[in-house]
Amino acid sequence: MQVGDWTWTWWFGLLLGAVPLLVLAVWDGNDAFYQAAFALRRRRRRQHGSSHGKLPPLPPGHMGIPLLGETVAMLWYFKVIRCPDGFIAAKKRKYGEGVGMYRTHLFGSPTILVCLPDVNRFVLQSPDSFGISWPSPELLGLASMFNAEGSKHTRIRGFIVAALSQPKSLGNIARVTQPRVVAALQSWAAKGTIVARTEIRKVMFECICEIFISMKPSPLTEKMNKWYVGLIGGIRALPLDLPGTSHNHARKCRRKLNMVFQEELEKRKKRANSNSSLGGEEDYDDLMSGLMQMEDERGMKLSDDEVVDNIVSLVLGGYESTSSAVLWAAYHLAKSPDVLAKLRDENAAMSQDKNSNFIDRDDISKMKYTAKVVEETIRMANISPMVSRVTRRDDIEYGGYTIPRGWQVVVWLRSIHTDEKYYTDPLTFNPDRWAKPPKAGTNQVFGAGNRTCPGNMLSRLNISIMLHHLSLGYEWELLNPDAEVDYIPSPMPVDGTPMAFRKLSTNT
Ligand code: HEM
Repeated sequence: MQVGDWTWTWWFGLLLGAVPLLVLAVWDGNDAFYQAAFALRRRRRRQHGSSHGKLPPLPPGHMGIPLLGETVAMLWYFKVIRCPDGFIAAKKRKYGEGVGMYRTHLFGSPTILVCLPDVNRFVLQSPDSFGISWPSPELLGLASMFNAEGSKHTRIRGFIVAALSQPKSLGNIARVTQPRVVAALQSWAAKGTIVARTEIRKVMFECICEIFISMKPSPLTEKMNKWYVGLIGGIRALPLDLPGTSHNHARKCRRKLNMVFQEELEKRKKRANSNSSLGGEEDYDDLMSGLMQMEDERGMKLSDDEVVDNIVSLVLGGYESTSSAVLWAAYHLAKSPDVLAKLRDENAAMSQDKNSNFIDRDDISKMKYTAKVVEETIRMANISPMVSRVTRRDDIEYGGYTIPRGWQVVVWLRSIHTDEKYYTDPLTFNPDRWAKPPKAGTNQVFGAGNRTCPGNMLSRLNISIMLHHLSLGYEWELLNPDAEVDYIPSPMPVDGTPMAFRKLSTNT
């Protein structure tokens, strides 16, 4: 054998031995690093005789590769194989289903992922232990409820919940939105073919502008619609403030929106001053005026910045989520003719009783089947598939494990709503399942705890109104019924859901 042959053999042997070792080191190194850091913390705590005693271990799981953690694996499930429940299912298989919490590393942070009803509730209902942490808080409004914590959050939330649920605002919704919905549906039928996502967004935005700020459709509201789309695109994007990034664009959009609402606020204040000097009444009857006028028990009002930041954020919270829900309702109904027929019967009977196609809040509360369709749509749509928190003050112990201080906690709401333990045949659209209430704690579509969605009644109302007019007067057909679904940031058919749309031939 010549020297050259030996060299090759040597290199080959090294490669055979070293590459797997390197792969192993990269794969397990990150996990070992976090385990070691945690073990050190436990030891230190024991040495200092902490009153909390010995810390339980980290939840089972794996921290993935350095820096990226398991983000790529998660994106692979969501974006490549389009199986969003596969990521959690793999963890449940590997580490045990009953654990309900797993360690991982997602979106640049060490993370505990929680996915059982009780564990989710524990996290969402312990605001003192788990705080809020958005990648770009300024996009949600620094003075808005989304970013506020503790007593500040309680105070602002009190204002918003009261403004949203006062009969003056909620009761008027059906009245102000229906003409807009009816006009939109007529225009869709005139077109014959529509891209449902675009059209639904447009009409829902018009409705929300009307309800929240009494703004009629105009070139300005069209621009605002585009700014909101830009803002939404940046909320979960990498917070890189460089020209051309989604984050940078979203910041510009937020600034423009704040300016529009600031001007509106100034205009209203001037008008209110001149009205009161003339002994007149406030002439707006919408959410913004509710927020401007309301006082807490000490007689304090929200500051101008708080009003503006919150109203911009409320439109943000309400607009995209309700539009998605309406789109999914139309999508499932197109695929479930029996459900649509029952929905149509109930809504037609209501209109006949009233001798009018326009309904009000009380009528909606009487339509039991419609309510089931709404609940089933929201469950299946999983519009907020997950919410996140961060452990603030201390390590948190729960269920025999430790959630370390400073770690991100991702509450995987979606996995509850697609689990057959809680919902039989969970991926089938079946409104009748709501004939019985779901098991306690297994419906978390609007969250749980002190940040439960304050817009839940409003969105149910808006969806019901859309369903009433859709089912009464129209029929539609998906042009691409097998379109793939994008699951990030929230589930949506990739093609915007083109559909053939026409007036019902039986309509009188
Ligand atoms: C089907 C429609 C909707 C769904 C599925 C939904 C879902 C959620 C979820 C899961 C949360 C909890 C987030 C957390 O715990 O961190 C939430 C919070 C929130 N939602 Fe909604 N939402 C919907 C409609 C709306 C509407 C119409 C509005 C506006 C009126 C709205 C405004 C908000 C706000 C402001 C928060 C933050 C509450 C707080 O931090 O205290 N949402 N939503």
